[in-house]
This record gives sequence, structure tokens and C-alpha cells, in this order.
Amino acid sequence: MAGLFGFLHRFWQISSPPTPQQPKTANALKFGILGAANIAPMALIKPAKLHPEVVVQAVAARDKKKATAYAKKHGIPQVLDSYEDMLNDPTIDAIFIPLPNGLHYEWALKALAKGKHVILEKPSVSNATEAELLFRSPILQGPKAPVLLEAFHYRFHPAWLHFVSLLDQANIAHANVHMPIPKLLFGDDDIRFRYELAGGAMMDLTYTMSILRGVFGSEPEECTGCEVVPMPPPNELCDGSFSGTWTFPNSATAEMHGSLRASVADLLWKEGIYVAVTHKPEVIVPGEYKEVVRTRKVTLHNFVQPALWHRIDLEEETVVRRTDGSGEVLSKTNTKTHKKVYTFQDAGISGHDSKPYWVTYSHQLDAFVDRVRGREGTGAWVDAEDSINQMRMIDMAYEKSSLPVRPTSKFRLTEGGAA
Ligand SMILES: NC(=O)C1=CN([C@@H]2O[C@H](COP(=O)(O)OP(=O)(O)OC[C@H]3O[C@@H](n4cnc5c(N)ncnc54)[C@H](OP(=O)(O)O)[C@@H]3O)[C@@H](O)[C@H]2O)C=CC1
Ligand SMILES: O=C1OC[C@@H](O)[C@H](O)[C@H]1O
Repeated sequence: MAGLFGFLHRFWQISSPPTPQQPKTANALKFGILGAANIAPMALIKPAKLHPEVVVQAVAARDKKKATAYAKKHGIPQVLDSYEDMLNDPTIDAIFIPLPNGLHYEWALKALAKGKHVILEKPSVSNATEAELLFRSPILQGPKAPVLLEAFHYRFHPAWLHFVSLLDQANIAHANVHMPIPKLLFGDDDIRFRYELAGGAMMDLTYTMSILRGVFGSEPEECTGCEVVPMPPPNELCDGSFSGTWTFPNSATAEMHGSLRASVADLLWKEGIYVAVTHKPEVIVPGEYKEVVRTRKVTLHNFVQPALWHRIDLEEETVVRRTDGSGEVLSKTNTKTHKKVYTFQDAGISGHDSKPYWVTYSHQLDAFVDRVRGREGTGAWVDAEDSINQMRMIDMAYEKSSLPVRPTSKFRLTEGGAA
């Protein structure tokens, strides 16, 4: 009952955060949005309203009427005629790119070439080739280079930071990640299922692979299997669901299961969204005749929207067993505890303020502003090599599956940086 009350309270505060908000600073970062995208209100517009150093100044859409209606609805003061006009506007400091995946590479590169800082929606680009071209671009080198961030918002939330601190990364035996998203959210013609726009469930649910990389703190050695359920024609080059297996360093294994064609029951009552990490058994009390061995399992439920609700389960099995070679178990104890970490204070991270109703995107925006301003921040970040490795992992999964790696954009910047 207390849990339900907490959820409703957080939901209410997230939807209508407490007022008054802090006034905007004189040099607040002015953001422009490319596309009247569904995700922008949640990922940027609302978090920006709570951030004193951010203003969402402008939006541009392929159809100006659509952009005007969107601007009116979301209180955005300026509407520009085209994406190009947005990049050419000298008053815009930063660009949010929530376009279909297949357009990320081109528009991120164009925005960076104009000196804009960029928050780029996930997955950053279409494949590892594009990732290397973008994230290793000379535009990003040097002390005055613009900031580029792949929007892996979950990485910035205290629940994730605390969860990772509970893992003994070198001693993980197995990790298991699940992400079932109900079919009713996206029609068969959604951008998520358009191959030419770099669609596919493994692209959209890139979180599953990012989570595994984050859990191990290392890169996968091999994708040992990848089964996909393709979408019906004409979108049969896109996966609607997938299951894959991996090996990681230190003889660890992992599995991932994701679907954009799941049921509401799959999300809410069956497996749900979670990552479960089982450690290798560890001798905690050695002895000549018997020893005490502990096996720890740590699970984070709802890694994607932890501000709404999440739970970290800590399970320990402690076994006393003979060391005479028989392995006979003399006693066994199981304990299970739960944690919730809505703020940095809950995580025991000092020096950083946060509110229980700050969503992942609020934390992400705060970290982005810190980076642009040259401030240290919490240390949570997604750097260039991280984003490149992420796309490599996705490519490995497609290569192992019956579907092709997503297509590479033909766009290249010219010498002077112009398109
Ligand atoms: N961080 C998160 O939690 C989430 C991230 N995402 C990511 O954000 C991105 C956008 O997702 P979402 O907001 O759901 O997408 P939308 O379906 O809302 O599309 C986004 C925009 O893409 C533009 N667009 C440009 N070219 C095309 C084209 N050829 N066909 C269709 N649309 C086009 C449209 O812009 P215009 O208005 O100019 O017509 C549209 O507004 C994806 O990369 C997705 O992975 C999505 C959901 C959650
Ligand atoms: O980023 C996302 O997170 C949640 C999913 O439902 C969605 O498809 C995806 O784009």
C-alpha cells in the first residue's frame, strides 16, 4: 500500500512538479529541437522547464504547420522553417536530435559542424561504421570542441549508479536482461520498423545491450546466438523481438530478451523490465574441514524509467559445506532484501542534490549542462568510445541473427564542414 502511494505521489509530482521553479540564468543554454518528435516533451521539454540553465528556444519540423502547433502546445517561443535553418541560427547553443535512427548520423554531424552541442537520441547512429565516423570526427577534438552525448538517460539516475556499485564486476557468472514493450504502443509502420531508417527492436531496445556492457564494465567477447522474430512484410528486415546470448571476459555469460511486440501482461505481470546479475560463488570463510560459500544475485527492476518505480533486490545464498571433496552441504541460508534509490542522497552520493521526482532525463540534462559548462558533475557520462562500442555490440547481434546490420548513411561532410 505504501509502495502504491509512493508511486502515485511520484507520478503526480513528475507530471506537475512543485512550483515555483528557479528563474532561468542569463546565459541559459538555448536548445533547438529537430523534429516535432513524440519523445521530446518527456526527454527534454519538461526537464528543461525545471532546469535554471536551460531554455527550449526553438523547434523545426519538415512541415512548418506541424512545428507551429507543437511549439504552441509545449510553450516553445520560436519556430524555424527547416532543420537547416535551426543549425544556421547563431542564437541556438545546443541541438536535441530525436529523429529516426537512420538520420542521427547526418544531423548530428551537421549540427556539430556548426559548433552546436548535441544531445543525440539513442541508438546514436545506425551501425559501428557510422559511430566511428561520428564519434571520432576531428570536430570533436580539442578543448573548444562541442559536447556530444548519446541519450542513454538511465545511466544518470541514482538507482542505476547504486545498482552498479553493488556488483563485483570481475566475479559475475551470468547476467540476464529483459525488456518487453507492449505492441499496442507502436503500429507496424512505426519508424522503429523501417529498415531504411535503421529501425529494428535491437536498435530501439539498445538499452538491453548497453545494460549488459554497464553491468560487466567491459565489452562482449562474442555473440553466441541471436534469434529474431522479423516484422511482417514490407518490414521483414526489422526485428520485432529478439533473444541473444553472449560471452564476456572472466568466463562470464549473458542473455538478452527484448520485444516491441509484447503484451501489457508481459510488461506488468510477467517478466517485466529487469536485469538480474548472478555472481560466482565466493568462499567467505575458508576452513580445513568446512567452508562458508556465498552466492549473490542483484536485480534491478525497471532500469528504464526508475523515477516512476524501481526496486533493487539483493539475494544471498550462504552455504556451509565440507571441504573433504564430498562437497556435502551442512547448512544453507537464503536472505532477500530490497532497496529503492530515488535520489543521490538515497544512494549515499554526497555533494549532489536531486529530487525523487527527477526523471532520468532530468539527471541526463543536468549532466549535459555540467559538461558544456566544464563542471565536474557526478561523473556519470556516455563517452565517444562507449557509444562506438555500443554500436559494435548491436552489429555483432545482427551479424549473428538472420537480419543484416542496419544500412550506413551516404552523407559525408565536405571539407569546409558544410553539408
Ligand atoms: N530516450 C527515450 O526514452 C526514447 C528515445 N526515443 C528515440 O527518439 C527517436 C525518435 O523517436 P520518437 O520520438 O518516438 O519518434 P517520432 O515517430 O515522433 O518521430 C520523430 C521525428 O522524426 C522526424 N522524421 C524525419 N524524417 C522522417 C521520416 N523519413 N519518417 C518519419 N519521421 C521522420 C519527424 O519529424 P518532423 O516533425 O520534422 O516531421 C518526427 O517528428 C528515436 O531515435 C528513438 O529511438 C524514442 C522514445 C523514447
Ligand atoms: O527509448 C525507448 O524506451 C522505451 C521504449 O518503449 C521505446 O520504444 C524506446 O524508443
